Amino acid sequence: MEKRNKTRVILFPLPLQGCINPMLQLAKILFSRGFSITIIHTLFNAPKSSDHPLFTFLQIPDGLSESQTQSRDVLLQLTLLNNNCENPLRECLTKLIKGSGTEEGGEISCLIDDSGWVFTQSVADSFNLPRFVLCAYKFTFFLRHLLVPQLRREGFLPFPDSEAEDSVPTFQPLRKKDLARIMGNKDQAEPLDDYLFKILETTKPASGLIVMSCEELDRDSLSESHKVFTFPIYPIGPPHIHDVPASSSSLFEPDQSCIPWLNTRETRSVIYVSLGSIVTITESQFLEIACGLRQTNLSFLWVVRPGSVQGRDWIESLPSGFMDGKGKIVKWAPQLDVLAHRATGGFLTHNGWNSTLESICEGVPMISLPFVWDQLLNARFVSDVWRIGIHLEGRIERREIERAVTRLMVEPEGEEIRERVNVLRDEVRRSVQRGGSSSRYLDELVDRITSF
Ligand SMILES: Cc1cn([C@H]2C[C@H](O)[C@@H](COP(=O)(O)OP(=O)(O)O[C@H]3O[C@H](CO)[C@@H](O)[C@H](O)[C@H]3O)O2)c(=O)[nH]c1=O
Ligand SMILES: C[C@@H](CO)CCNc1ncnc2nc[nH]c12
Repeated sequence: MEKRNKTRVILFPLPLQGCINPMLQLAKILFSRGFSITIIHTLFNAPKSSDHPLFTFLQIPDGLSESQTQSRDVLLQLTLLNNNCENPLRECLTKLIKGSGTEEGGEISCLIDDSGWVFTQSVADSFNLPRFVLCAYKFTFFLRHLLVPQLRREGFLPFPDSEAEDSVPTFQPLRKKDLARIMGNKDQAEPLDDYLFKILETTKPASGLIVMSCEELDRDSLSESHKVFTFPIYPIGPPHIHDVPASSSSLFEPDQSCIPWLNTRETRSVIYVSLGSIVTITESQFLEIACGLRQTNLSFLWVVRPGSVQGRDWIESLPSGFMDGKGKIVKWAPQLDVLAHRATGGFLTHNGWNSTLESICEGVPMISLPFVWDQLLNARFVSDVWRIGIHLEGRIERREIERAVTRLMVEPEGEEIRERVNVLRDEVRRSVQRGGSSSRYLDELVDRITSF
């Protein structure tokens, strides 16, 4: 068949920063392989189209009210988005398909969307469009979190306090207290289990799963995937180190003054602190972190998003003169550049999967302060399996923070951790190079998309 136009791929990211970044990175990779790219996105957390002039952006309404966009309840937001976006997506696809094959159009080959969208499989089916699911989690989490409803039915909760530190055989290396946090409180149980059940049922009929992890990091769970899924799985991560031109997908403007500030610091002397794009903390937790950092007497670069300290606008509760030349606080950082900077010696992180991958790829050892969801699993891998970081065990107390930062940045223990993360960095980086596992899976994915 003669193809005058490039094959077009349609991507529909879940509107969370942690899901937009890997999806747009995938778009850049596919574009570099010759595909045309159309991004369908919601008004809520709309990506900046001007950052990606070579892609077509189409916005659909999402029906979220002002207060719903401000909500801290991610599960509620995702539920509303899933309820509201089905018809808008259908209408958008109808128009796109009508225009396909024309001059501007190009044949549409498939839809790639996020595992968190649960209505898209049936929409894609109705257009006879193959659907690929993007998994922005570590694959261990993806596979196991779908078992949460079953674990709940089998009576995992409650358990006696004395068992809190025990490991969970079916969700290794999680501890019982971690899994309890993931399973949520009584009010969250039903909506969460409904949602997870839908994710499982609407992922199974997909044409394949694109995983933002690699064999080096996820070997065990990948080899078990056939027990749950019959379609091919493409672990092509980490997405940001493929050989494509860099451009940001940040929803906020990164504060570029971080880099000249880092330039003035000694090599590996700065602890970078960020809890990602969703986590919020109480004012007293904020002050404990602040005092802990300050007491180390080391330099720190800290991302505090406006609104992320509950009940406050920003950092007005810090005592005046607090930084004393040692610290810098920004609203949003150019994180990849910060982690790659020679002055950055450690990362106090919530262990979102993107941040965890980015830290590994730059050989930056971590201090783990997970709050919710997959962060709890990523943190266990960091501290217990790969041993490339120190786990705070949720203790947001100044002395604990001071102690952990000092262990990582100053003591010999930190040196050993750094050596291990550098070994892992090299292995992971090899996976995207020619002949590496992620590179081969990507070739397979490209062939598959081309074949439709
Ligand atoms: C705060 C901040 C973040 N970033 C970038 C770094 C990462 O690529 C991205 C944040 O992604 P993550 O580190 O995965 O964290 P987060 O936004 O919380 O992501 C959500 O989605 C992730 C992927 O599903 C999950 O693993 C997390 O648990 C979930 O909370 O934003 C910046 O570039 N600058 C910043 O200042
Ligand atoms: C019960 C909630 C936990 O906050 C699950 C909803 N799902 C999610 N929660 C948090 N970050 C996410 N990134 C992608 N999906 C996410």
